[in-house]
Amino acid sequence: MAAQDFNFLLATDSYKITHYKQYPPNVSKIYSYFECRQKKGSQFNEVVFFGLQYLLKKYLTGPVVTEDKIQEAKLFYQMHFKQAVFDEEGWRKVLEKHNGRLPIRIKAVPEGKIIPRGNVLFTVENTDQDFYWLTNYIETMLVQMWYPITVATISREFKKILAKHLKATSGSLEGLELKLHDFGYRGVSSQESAALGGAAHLVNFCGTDTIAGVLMAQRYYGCPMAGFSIPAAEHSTIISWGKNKEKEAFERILDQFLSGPVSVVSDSYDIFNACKHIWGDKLKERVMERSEDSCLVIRPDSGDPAETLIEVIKILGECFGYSLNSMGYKVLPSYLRIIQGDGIDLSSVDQILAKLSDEGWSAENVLFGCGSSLLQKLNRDTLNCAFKCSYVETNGKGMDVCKQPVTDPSKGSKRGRLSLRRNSDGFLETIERGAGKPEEDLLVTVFENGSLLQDYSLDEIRKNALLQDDEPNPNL
Ligand SMILES: O=C1OCCC/C1=C\Nc1ccccc1
Repeated sequence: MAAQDFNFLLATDSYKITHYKQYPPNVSKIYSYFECRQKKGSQFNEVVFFGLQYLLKKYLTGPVVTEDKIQEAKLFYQMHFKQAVFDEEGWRKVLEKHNGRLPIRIKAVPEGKIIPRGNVLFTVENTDQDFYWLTNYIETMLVQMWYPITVATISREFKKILAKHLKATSGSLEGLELKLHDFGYRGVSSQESAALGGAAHLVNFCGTDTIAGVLMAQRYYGCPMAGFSIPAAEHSTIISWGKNKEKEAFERILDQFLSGPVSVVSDSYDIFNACKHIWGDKLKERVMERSEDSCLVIRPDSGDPAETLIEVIKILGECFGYSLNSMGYKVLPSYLRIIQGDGIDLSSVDQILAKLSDEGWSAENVLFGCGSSLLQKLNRDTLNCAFKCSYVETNGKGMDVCKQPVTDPSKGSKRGRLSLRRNSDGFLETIERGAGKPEEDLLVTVFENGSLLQDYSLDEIRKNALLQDDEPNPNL
């Protein structure tokens, strides 16, 4: 649950404090929804729904309204607006009538589900007519779900590209879950972003250095160990030996990690020299004595990623040889692999793998690390995440509502009560105007009146998010 000093009454946009005064008289229900609006020409046609469960567990369940928080908020807003706009009575009624629990219902897509852009992902409504103003009050924190949804979606787009090349150059998807390692912990804006983004990546993969994401999966998604890593060098552990002792640094690392894979960043001075004369000559025996499950992973970390990788893999092929796999592509000996963690984004990873296969090399030889492009180089507009009111009840009468800006039709919103169903052609579609059949609705009530009604495990979420032709990894 939220930290002691977290005050739910202060966790919204200032203007929302004034909205209870603006709704029509006798309004009794505000019903709103969240979607990733469809955008013509967008690179992303479908999204991974992920992250809401964390937010519900941490910020919305239980008695989130207390007398102390009301007092604190009353004082704050008096100073913030320099007038009395805060609805003290409204909040006290939540306390008295619902013991501080939110009279709200949230219906959502099960986490991990893959949903085409432009479909409803969750709906929010007040369950007690006195609290119509609460629905859009929580928009602010609910829309922050744009982040885990966008990271999970981008991570899955990486997986599609990696699967394509792995299938084409090796005939199998073996090891796909380990092909993209999260290097992004330092590149995000906060510990919470690292946790949410790190966990979002783990929906699709199980290689990560973002420990916060693994902890999030443990604490909020029932997964004891969602991600794995291996011993690895960084530049400091190489250059601390001095410029003329790179071989000694490398040798020390091999000695310290005799069993299990180990990754050694090798571009501190000259990656090509390191591959040819240190790994491929002075330490060649030490490398060759390692087994497949104790492979050496060489990490370039500079230069044009594709050119550097090609040059490195050619040198390693010359020094250590290679075999041809069933698809006729070259594979380095199983004790040797390469990890490219610099300059990786959705387009460069596709180009790199295309260039490798053009030169006859299998995607089995390389794995990738990704930092900011995975966890930070994105925003709410990447998937056009929006939250809009679509239905209201006033004087006991329901009315479908929507916005349709003449200045931008693409910002038009859905109208009426919404449901999500799979149509007779097998495609997901959103039914508007309350025309959906309850038994067909794929939206699930996940939160009601302060209680969490569904608790998805990461295992379940991973299954929902699998690529079309990917099978669940039994030892995941
Ligand atoms: O080389 C590696 O092999 C696989 C294990 C992780 C790893 C490097 N980690 C890393 C993290 C944050 C920034 C840069 C690298």
